[in-house]
Amino acid sequence: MTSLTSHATLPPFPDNVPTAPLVSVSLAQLEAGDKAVSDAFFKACKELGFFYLDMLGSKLGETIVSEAEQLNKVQQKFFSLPNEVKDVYGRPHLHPFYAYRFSETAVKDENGIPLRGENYNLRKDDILGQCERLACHPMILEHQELFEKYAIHCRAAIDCLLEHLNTHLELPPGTLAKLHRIHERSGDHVRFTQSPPQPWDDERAARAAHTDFGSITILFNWLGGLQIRTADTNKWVYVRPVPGSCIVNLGDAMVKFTGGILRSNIHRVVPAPGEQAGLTRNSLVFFSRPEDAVVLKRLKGGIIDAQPAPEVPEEEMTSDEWIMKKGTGQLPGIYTAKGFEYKGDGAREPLPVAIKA
Ligand SMILES: O=C(O)CCC(=O)C(=O)O
Ligand SMILES: [Fe+2]
Repeated sequence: MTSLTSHATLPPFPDNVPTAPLVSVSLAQLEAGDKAVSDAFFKACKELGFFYLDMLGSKLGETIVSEAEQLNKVQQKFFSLPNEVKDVYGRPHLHPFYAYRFSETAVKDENGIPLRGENYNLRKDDILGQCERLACHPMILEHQELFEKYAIHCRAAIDCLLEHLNTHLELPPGTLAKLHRIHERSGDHVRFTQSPPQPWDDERAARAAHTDFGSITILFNWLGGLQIRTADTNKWVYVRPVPGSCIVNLGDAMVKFTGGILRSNIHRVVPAPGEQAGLTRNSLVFFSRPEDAVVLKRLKGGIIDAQPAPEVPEEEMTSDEWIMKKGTGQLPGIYTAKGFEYKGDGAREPLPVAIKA
């Protein structure tokens, strides 16, 4: 079933680099309500905030894997378009956040033009026809059905995870689901990303460190390069791509909702290690966020009530305000288990974060 994926067509991830101890959680077993798997899932959400979601053996999971492979081809085709064509759909003139964006790297093509690190955010409400659609490249419209299915399927997997979290947090049934209704406006989006091969750069690596600011992220990547900083050692370690699994991580909203029970772990993308280093790297991300109107604050009920009160009360914002501020660099800093921190990775100045690598 792993032939569902194209990982084997690429050079292997090396065996001699330190990797993150992510547990693997079976979506099929979560769907079936397996208690031991659900417990392992909750433990991973509290301790690391990152895990592999094994999609194999789940009809929904395998469908998502196959759609992710198809979308990976679409993104490669999109990024191969001339820069001036992509720029039409760019930030900030199209939209401050849901648009194409690039940064120039130090690497140049044969004509001396700097190669771009690029991403393209496509919001769920555009994909599902729930708002006036932002202009997008015709190639995106050609694959409308694929995008629609992908958004609906990722959301179905996320809803399953939210339901398990709701149970473990002992919240009234449907509490988290009601904050994440697919047909309400929210900042959920599909992100295409591409980066050219480039040499290691300490400053770039430090700048890339971030936490995701939404609820739950579903990530597919094909080459290494993603790293997380583990809490016990404070060291950066790679996350090995696993064919047939996606990488799932929790975002800041889940930390806020649970008064710090759940973890939104800091991570970054650096050049792929070993033999993979010479290749262009793509990843495909589905970000889920609370509905736009939801105020990001601690929920009442269940085991959350036993959490200590925060030392410094946090400013309350709606999900939409939080996303737009974080996404456009107006809230520099990272969100950790201790709350919002202005120093990341030893940097003395506030990190000019916010737009993720
Ligand atoms: O490209 C990756 O592997 C991770 C991307 C990521 O962390 C993000 O876009 O927030
Ligand atoms: Fe991220």
